[in-house]
Amino acid sequence: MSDLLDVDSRPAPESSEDSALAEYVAEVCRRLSAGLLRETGDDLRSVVAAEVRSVQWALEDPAALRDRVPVHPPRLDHRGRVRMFTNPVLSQRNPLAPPLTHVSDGDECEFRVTLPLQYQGPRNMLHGGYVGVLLDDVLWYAVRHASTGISFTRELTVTYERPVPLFEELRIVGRVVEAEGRKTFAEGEIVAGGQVCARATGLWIAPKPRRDGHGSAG
Ligand SMILES: CCCCCCCCCCCCCC(=O)SCCNC(=O)CCNC(=O)[C@H](O)C(C)(C)COP(=O)(O)OP(=O)(O)OC[C@H]1O[C@@H](n2cnc3c(N)ncnc32)[C@H](O)[C@@H]1OP(=O)(O)O
Repeated sequence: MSDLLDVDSRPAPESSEDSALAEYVAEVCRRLSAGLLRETGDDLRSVVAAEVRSVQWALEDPAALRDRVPVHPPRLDHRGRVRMFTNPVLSQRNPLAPPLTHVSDGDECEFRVTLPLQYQGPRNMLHGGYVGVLLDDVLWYAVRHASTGISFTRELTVTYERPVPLFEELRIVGRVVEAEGRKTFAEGEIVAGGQVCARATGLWIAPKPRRDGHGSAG
C-alpha cells in the first residue's frame, strides 16, 4: 500500500549528492519560472543567464553543493530501487511544488508557504484551482496521519470566502472530523494574516482490500 505514496521507483542508484543536486536544480527552476513572468528585455536575459550559470557551476564543481543536506534523501523500496517522492505540492525536487513547509502533525496537520507569481490567478491572488490543490493535500495528510493505510479523495468541497493572497505567508491546516470503516471525513482552511480565506470539507476512502491483502484504487 505504501507504494501508492510514491508514483514511481527508479532502478539506478542515487547518492545523497545526487539528491542535493536535484533539489538545487529544482530551486533554480522555480527562480527561473518566477523570472520569466517578472522580467522583460535585458533584465529577462540577465536572469536566464544567471540561473543557467548557477546550474553549470553546480554540475562542474563537485564541491559546490557539499554543504547541502537533501530534504528528501534517497530511500529504497523492498526491491532496492530508489523511491521517488514526486508530490507536486511537497516534493523538494519537483519544480511545480512551491514546496510547503511541514509545521505540525497531531490533532491538526499544518503546512506553511509563501507563494510566488507562478501561482497567480487574478492579480496578486492565488489561482482558485491551486487553492483546491493545497487543501486536498493538507486534508489528505491529516487523514493519512490519523489512519494506518492510504485513502483516496472521493469528495472535496471548497468554499472561497476571500482571495488567498500571494507573497505573504499562508497557514494551511487540516484535521480529521470523523472516521467510519473505510471512510474518513476531514476539514480544513487556508489562513492569511489571521483571516480564513478558504475552507474545505471532504471524504477520503481507503480502497477495498484485494484478495492478496493489498488495496486497489477502484
Ligand atoms: C510519508 C508521507 C509522505 C507524504 C506524501 C504526500 C503525498 C500527498 C498525496 C496527496 C494526495 C491527495 C489525494 C489525492 O489526490 S487522491 C487522487 C484523487 N482521487 C482519486 O483519484 C480517487 C478516485 N476514486 C476512486 O478511486 C474510488 O472512488 C475510491 C477508491 C475513492 C472509492 O471507491 P470504492 O469503490 O471503494 O467506494 P464505494 O463506492 O464502495 O464507497 C465506499 C463507501 O463510501 C460511501 N460513500 C461514497 N461516497 C460518499 C459520500 N459522498 N458521502 C458519504 N458516503 C459516501 C459509500 O456509500 C460506501 O459506503 P459503505 O457502503 O461502505 O457503507
